[in-house]
Amino acid sequence: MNTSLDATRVAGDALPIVDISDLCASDPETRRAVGAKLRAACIDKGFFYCAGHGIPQGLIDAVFEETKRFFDQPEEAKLAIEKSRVSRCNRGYEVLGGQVLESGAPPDRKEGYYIGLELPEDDSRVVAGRFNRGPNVWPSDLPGFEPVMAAYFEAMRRLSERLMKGIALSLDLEESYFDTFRRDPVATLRLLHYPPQRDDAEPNEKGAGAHTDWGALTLLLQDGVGGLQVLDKNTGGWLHADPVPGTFVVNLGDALAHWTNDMYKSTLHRVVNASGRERYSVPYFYDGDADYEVTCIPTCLKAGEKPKYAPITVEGHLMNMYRRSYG
Ligand SMILES: O=C(O)CCC(=O)C(=O)O
Ligand SMILES: [Fe+2]
Repeated sequence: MNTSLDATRVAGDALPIVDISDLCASDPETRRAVGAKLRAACIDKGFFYCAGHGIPQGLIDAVFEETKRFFDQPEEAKLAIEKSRVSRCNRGYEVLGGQVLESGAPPDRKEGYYIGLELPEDDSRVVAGRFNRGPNVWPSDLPGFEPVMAAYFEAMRRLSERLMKGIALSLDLEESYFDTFRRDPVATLRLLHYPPQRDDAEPNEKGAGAHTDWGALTLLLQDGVGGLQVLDKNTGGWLHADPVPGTFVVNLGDALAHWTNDMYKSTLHRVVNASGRERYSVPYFYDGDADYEVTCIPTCLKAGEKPKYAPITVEGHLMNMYRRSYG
């Protein structure tokens, strides 16, 4: 892997655009045709631009407005809801440099805010101390924030479910194949703010260090600034995933690589904000039912191949990866 922070700017076809609107078609063959396009994208890099997603532009604009409003607050207002102090389930504000996504690299030059499924303290999953289960923490002075984020969180769950049906079709499985995975999904919405890269930064400092995502799918909204880079396994270089208006960047996480024995890729990516401007992005991580055990799908094993990954529950993998990046 090339560790320089430069990336190759490639023609727009490096990451395909997949229009998923036909996943809602009544004709099964029309839905399968989308599956075939998803398959090609998932085998290649596991990264694609998703068009035809049906999320209203008004909601997307509101998410960015509230995100900027949140990070623009004075430091004290953000620190008042700093996640390690106010939450036992990883909700609230994360300070600049609070995470190390690439082990051995300097802390990520980003600040964040975490939102998950809203569960009261007396919910049995919360009482049992399950990972990432509990109440959200909301900023007190931003009245529009909670309703916008709650609506967006729900819209992302529905879009993820539609995509998981498409992924099932792409693997020649029944559309219902991942229904048990979708039963009680763990999911996280992250608001991210990347200040510009510094000239005097420690070597190898980045907005987000190179990492793979841990769950099944990530649905990423990015603003127009750019900075997301995706590893090109053929050259070892990095490709720019430039913003494409009206689309999400969708990428596969580790669960899909484990299910498919690496036929579908969970590809390393990172963020370098060399623009000189503030960058905002909003990834939604769809991780699936905590108790679901991810094992190799038998039809994904080629002749003579053995499963590369030991079976692990969604919660087990998330906890391992969380410990790795937060110590
Ligand atoms: O901000 C981005 O563009 C990507 C963020 C990311 O990869 C992550 O949070 O896992
Ligand atoms: Fe990521």
